[in-house]
This record gives sequence, structure tokens and C-alpha cells, in this order.
Amino acid sequence: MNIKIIGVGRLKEKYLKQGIEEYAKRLSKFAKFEIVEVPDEKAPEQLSEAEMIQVKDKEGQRILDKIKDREYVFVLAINGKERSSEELAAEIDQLATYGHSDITFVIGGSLGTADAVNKRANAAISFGRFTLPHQLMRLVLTEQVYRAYMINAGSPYHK
Ligand SMILES: C[S@@+](CC[C@H](N)C(=O)[O-])C[C@H]1O[C@@H](n2cnc3c(N)ncnc32)[C@H](O)[C@@H]1O
Repeated sequence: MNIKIIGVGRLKEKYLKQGIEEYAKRLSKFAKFEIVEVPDEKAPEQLSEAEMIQVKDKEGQRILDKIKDREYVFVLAINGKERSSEELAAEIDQLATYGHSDITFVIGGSLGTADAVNKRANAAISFGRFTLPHQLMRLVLTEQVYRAYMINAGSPYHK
């Protein structure tokens, strides 16, 4: 199974990098795991609605360029569908059973994801109604994907 996370912008904070590296290392026993970063669109603090859409569309195109047709795509979105860890684990297991060997998770930039990305996604995952920084989201997501594999392996890691 190939698991890919697409994120916007370069991860700078050392504490996040270290956390992701740890879970990526653990996850590598179960799947080929990679994080693909696409450049964020530089923009002033204050943007009109139209300018925000432009920024999201530019970042969205960079995200779409990194997705192949065969990939099953989960977009992370506050208003997506909430799942339990067990439900995500079961979903990943099902996808593998039905021959999906490429699963991609997309985390939007600071303004969220473009409509085109949301349309391309096969499913939308919410981690609840809190807005999490997109870079922290990478760490949280990497742990949850690792947890999913541990659940599917019947490991006591998941209590
Ligand atoms: C800072 S948030 C964007 C906030 C933006 N106002 C929105 O509503 O999408 C950046 C990205 O992090 C992810 N994200 C943040 N909080 C999330 C949550 N609670 N559930 C799922 N994804 C979340 C989403 O992919 C989002 O596009």
C-alpha cells in the first residue's frame, strides 16, 4: 500500500518534523509512506473573497498535479465526515481489499482547499469542528494513519 500526504507549504517547525518522522518510521513497516509538499501561494494578510479563491485555486492546481488517476483521495476538511479511528482503519482495510493500493490524503493551505480539489476527492474527513493549523494537521494525520494500521494489526497500541 502506498500512503501519501499532500500538504501546502514547507514544514519548518522542528518539533512537528520530529513527530512526523517518528510516525513515518513506524508506518513504514506497513506501507510506503511519503509526504509531498506543494508551494504555498504568497499572499497579503487581507484578501478579498475573489483573491482568496484565486490563492486556493493556484494551490489547488499544484495539489492536483501531484495526484494520479488511480489514487483514492481523502481531503481533510472541517466540514467533512467525522470518523472514529476504528472507522478509518476499517476504511483503509476495505480500500486495500478492493484493490486500491494508492491512498492519498490532502491537507489544504491556510485558506483551505479549492473546489477542484474537493471535487477530485473520493471522500472528505473531518477531525472535528476545531480549526487546526495545516502543519500540525500533518502530524495528527500521520499518527492516525499509523494508528489505523495498528488497529488492523490487532495491536494493543490502540486502546
Ligand atoms: C487552517 S485550515 C483552513 C481553514 C479554512 N478556513 C477552512 O475552513 O478550510 C488548513 C487545512 O487544515 C486541515 N484542517 C484543519 N482543521 C481541520 C479539521 N478539524 N478537520 C479536518 N481538516 C482540518 C484542512 O485540510 C484545511 O484545509
